[in-house]
Amino acid sequence: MTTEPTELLLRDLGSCRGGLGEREAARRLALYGANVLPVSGGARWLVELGAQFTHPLALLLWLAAGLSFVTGNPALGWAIVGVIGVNALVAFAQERQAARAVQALAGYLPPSARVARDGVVRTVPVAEIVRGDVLHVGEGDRICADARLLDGELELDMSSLTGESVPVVRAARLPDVADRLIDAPTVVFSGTSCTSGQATAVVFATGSHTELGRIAALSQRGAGEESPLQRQVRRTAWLIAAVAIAIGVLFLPLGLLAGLSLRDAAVFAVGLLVANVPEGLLPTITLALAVGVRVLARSGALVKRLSAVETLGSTTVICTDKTGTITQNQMAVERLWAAGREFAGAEDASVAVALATVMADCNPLEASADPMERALLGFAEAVGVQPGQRIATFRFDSRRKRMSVVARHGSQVVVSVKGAPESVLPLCTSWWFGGDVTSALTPPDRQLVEDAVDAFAQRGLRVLALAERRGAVPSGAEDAEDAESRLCLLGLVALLDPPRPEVADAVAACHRAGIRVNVITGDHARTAAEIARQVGIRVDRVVTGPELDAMTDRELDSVLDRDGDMVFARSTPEGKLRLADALRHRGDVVAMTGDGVNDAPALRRADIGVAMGRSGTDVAREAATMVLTDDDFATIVTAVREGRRVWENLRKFVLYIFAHAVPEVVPFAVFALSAGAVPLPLTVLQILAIDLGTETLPALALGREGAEPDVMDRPPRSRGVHLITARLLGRAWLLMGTVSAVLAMALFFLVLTRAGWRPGDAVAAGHRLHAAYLQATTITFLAIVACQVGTAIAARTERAALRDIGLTSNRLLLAGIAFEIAFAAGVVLLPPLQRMLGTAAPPLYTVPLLLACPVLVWGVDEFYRAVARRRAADVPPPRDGRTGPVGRSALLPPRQRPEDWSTTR
Ligand SMILES: Nc1ncnc2c1ncn2[C@@H]1O[C@H](COP(=O)(O)OP(=O)(O)OP(=O)(O)O)[C@@H](O)[C@H]1O
Repeated sequence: MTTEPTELLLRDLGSCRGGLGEREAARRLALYGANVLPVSGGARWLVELGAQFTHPLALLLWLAAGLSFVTGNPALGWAIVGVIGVNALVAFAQERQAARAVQALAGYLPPSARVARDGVVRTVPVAEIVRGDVLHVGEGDRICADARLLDGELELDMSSLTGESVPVVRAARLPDVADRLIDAPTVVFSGTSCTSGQATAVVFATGSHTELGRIAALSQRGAGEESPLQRQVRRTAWLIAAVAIAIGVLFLPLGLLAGLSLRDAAVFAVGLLVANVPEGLLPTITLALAVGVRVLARSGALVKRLSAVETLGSTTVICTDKTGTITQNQMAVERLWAAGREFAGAEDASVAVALATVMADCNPLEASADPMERALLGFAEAVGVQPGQRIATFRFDSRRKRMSVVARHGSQVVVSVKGAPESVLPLCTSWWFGGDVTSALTPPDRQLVEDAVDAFAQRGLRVLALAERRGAVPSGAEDAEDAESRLCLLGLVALLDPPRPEVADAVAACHRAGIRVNVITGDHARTAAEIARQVGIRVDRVVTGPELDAMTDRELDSVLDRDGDMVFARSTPEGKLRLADALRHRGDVVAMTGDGVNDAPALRRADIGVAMGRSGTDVAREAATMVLTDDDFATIVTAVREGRRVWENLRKFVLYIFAHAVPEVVPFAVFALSAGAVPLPLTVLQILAIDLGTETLPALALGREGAEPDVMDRPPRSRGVHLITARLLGRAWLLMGTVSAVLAMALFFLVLTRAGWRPGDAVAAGHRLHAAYLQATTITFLAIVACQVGTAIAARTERAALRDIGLTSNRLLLAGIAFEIAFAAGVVLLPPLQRMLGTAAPPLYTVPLLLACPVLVWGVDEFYRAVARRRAADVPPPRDGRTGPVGRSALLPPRQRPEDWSTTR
C-alpha cells in the first residue's frame, strides 16, 4: 500500500496534505481505537505469583513445614503452609503495586506528536493519532505511528525495530524500490526516532497495526528488571537461609545428644528456621522503592527504573546544563554592540534595525518553542523589522554553533548568520559602520570584538554574533559553507537569562551533601562561569570544548581529580560522553543532564541520565533514566535527597526485622541446651504471630519515615556499599536483639519461678505448673512484642536523637504500634486465639515490667547513638576542599583569552 503514489495514498486514506478535520479524527478514533500497543499481561501474573512460593525464604518455610509433618506435628505444618500462602499473596500484591507505580509514570508525561488538523499544526497526545493524520516530524522526535513521507528528509534511528544503530535516510523524494516495507525509503515507523531533518508524513497504521505492534517489541518499562539492591537483598536472603539451615543441622544432633526427643529436636529446628526468615523482606523493599518512585514523580522527577531511586542516593557529582536548568530560559535582549560601541536595547535606531534584520530572518521555521529565538523575534518585531522571503535554511547544530538563512529582501538576496562569536567571527572579512559603510576586519579589530564579547560574558550575558552578506546570489544555497563565507559582521547581541531563584539553595545543599556540581554548557566560558558563580557553584576550573578535545585521558583524569566544581564550556556531545566515562572511571556516581538527540549516548552512559520534560527531545527522554517535568536543577537535588531517604529507610526496616531474630532464637537455644530441663519458652506459632501479625505494619511504616535532619549534610555513600552492613547487623543482633532476648527470658523465668517452678519440673498439660507455663510463654511473647515497640522507635533514626525527629512525626508508625499492641492483646486475651496459640492472660504484676521493656530497648540504643554521634564529632572533618573555604575562583583577569584559562591553575 505504501508504495502507491502519494496522492493516491492520501485519497485511499481519506486525507489530504492539510491533514484531517478534528471531527473526522475524533470519529476515526472512536471507530478504530487509540494509537496504543496492547499491554501484554496474560498469564504473567500466574508466573509472578508462583515465584512468591519458590524464593529462598519461602523454601526455608517449606522446609520447616515438611519437618513438622515428618516429625508428627501436622497442626504446625499446616500453620506454616498457611503462612507461606499469606506471605506469597501479600508479596504478590506489593510487587504488583510497585509495578503499577512505575507504569503510572507514563501518565505524568503523556507523549505527544505534532499533526495537521483542519490545516493547522497542533500538538495532540500520541494515543489520539489516527490513520490519515499528517504528522510533522523534526529532530529528536519519536515517531508514533507508521507513516509515509509526503515531503522533507529525515535521518531515522531504527535500532528499536531492526537493532541497527546507524541512522538511515528516509526522504519523500526517494524512489520506492524496496522489497520489504521495513526497508522502504519513504516510510517511517512507530518506535523509531528522528535524529535529524524535518518532514511531514501521512499515517497509514496505528497501534497494534504498526510494524512495532506486529513484532510486539514494546519493552516493558523496566519494572521487571531486578535492581542491584534487590539482587543484593536476594543474595542476603540466601545467606540467611544457609545460616539457618547450618545452625539447624548443627543443633539437631546436639539436641538429640542432649537428650531431646526427635519431636522436640524437630520443634527446635523448625523454630530456628521460622525465626530466621525475615518474611516480607523482599516485597517490602520493592514497595519502598516504588513509593520512592511515586514521591519523586510528585516532586517533578520521573524515574523509569526502580533501581534509579537507590542510585540517586549515592550520586557524587551532578553534571548539569546551564540554559533552562540553572537559568530560567526566559531570555531578553539586554544590550547591542556595533562598530565598537555598546547600546542599551533599541537606543540607536539604525543599529537596532540592522541587527534586527538578521534576528528576523535567521531563525528556524518553528521558532516559537525556543525562548532565545522568541526574544530575538520579539525584539525585531518591536523595532518594526519584517523577515524577508526565505530561500534556504542551514539549521543550528551544537557543533557548528551557528545557523544561517538565505532570504530575499526586494531584489536583494541576503545571507543572515547568527551564532557563537568564535564560530561566526572567523567567517567575517569585514565589519559594519552604519549605512553602507563597511571596513575590512583586521586582527586588532577582531581583538576589539573579542574584548566586547568577553565583557558581556563577564556579566553573565549570552552573546551572539550577527553577520550577513548582501548582493550576489550565493551560488550554493544548498551548501552552508558557501553561504556562510565572506561575511560582514553587523554586531553583537547580548541576552540576559537570569538564574532560577531556587538553584542557589539547591547548589548549597549539594555542597553540604558532598556532591560536586559541574556545569556542562554550549555557552561561552565566561558567561557560564559567571552564571555558575551567581548560583554559588564554586568554579574551581573552566575547561573549554577545544581544550577538552586536546586532553589525553590521563590529563583529563588529573583535571577531574580535584574536589571543586568545574565548568565545561563550549562543550560538544562527544565531550559530554567522554566526561561521563571519565567520571565513572574515577569512581564517581554521575547524574548528567541533556536534552538534544546528540546527548543520548552520554545520558545512557551516566549512572543517572536526566532529560528535560519540557525542552528535551523525545530521544533524550527515551535515553534518560530520569525525566524532569519542570527542567529544574533543584529537582535533581530533591531527587537525590529522596534517594538517600529511601535508602536509609530500607536500612531502618531491615534493622527492625532483623532485631527480633535473636529473642526468637534464644528461647529455642535455651530449651535445646538445657536438654529440656527448661521448657520451651516460646512456641513456633507464637513466633509466627510475631513475624506475620505484630511486626508487619510497623515495618512498613518505617519505610515511610521522613528524612533524618542531616540526610543532606553527609557525604554520599560510596558505590557498592551494601544495604546490610556488619554495623547494621551488630546493632540489630548484638544490641537491640540481645537486650530484647535478655528481657524476654528474664520475664519468662520470673513468671515460672514465682509459680514455684524448678529446673526439670514437668509443665505439660495436666501438671500443676501447666497454667503457669502458659502464662510464662505468653509473657515471653508479650515481652518480645514490647521490645519490638522499642526497637521500632529506636530504628527510626540511624544517628539522630529521637528528640530531634520528634516522637510523633511518623503517624503511620504510631498507628502500626497501636495495631501491634491490639493484635498482641487479642492473642493473649481472646479464648479462641488463646487455644490456638497456647497463650493465657498474663499476671497483673507483669504489666509495669512489660511497659518498661520498650523504654529499655530504646534507651540502650539511644545511648549507643549518642556515643556514636560524639565519636563522629571528635573526628576532624576530611580536608577535601568541599567543606573548607571556597576554592580559588576561576574568574580570571579579564584580559586573559579563553584558550589560556585552563593553564592558570
Ligand atoms: N538558535 C541558535 N542560533 C544561533 N546560535 C545559537 C543558537 N542556539 C545557540 N547558539 C549558540 O551556540 C552556543 C551553544 O548552544 P547550545 O544550544 O549547544 O548550548 P546552550 O544552550 O548555550 O547551553 P546548555 O548546554 O547549557 O543548554 C550558544 O552559546 C550560542 O552562542
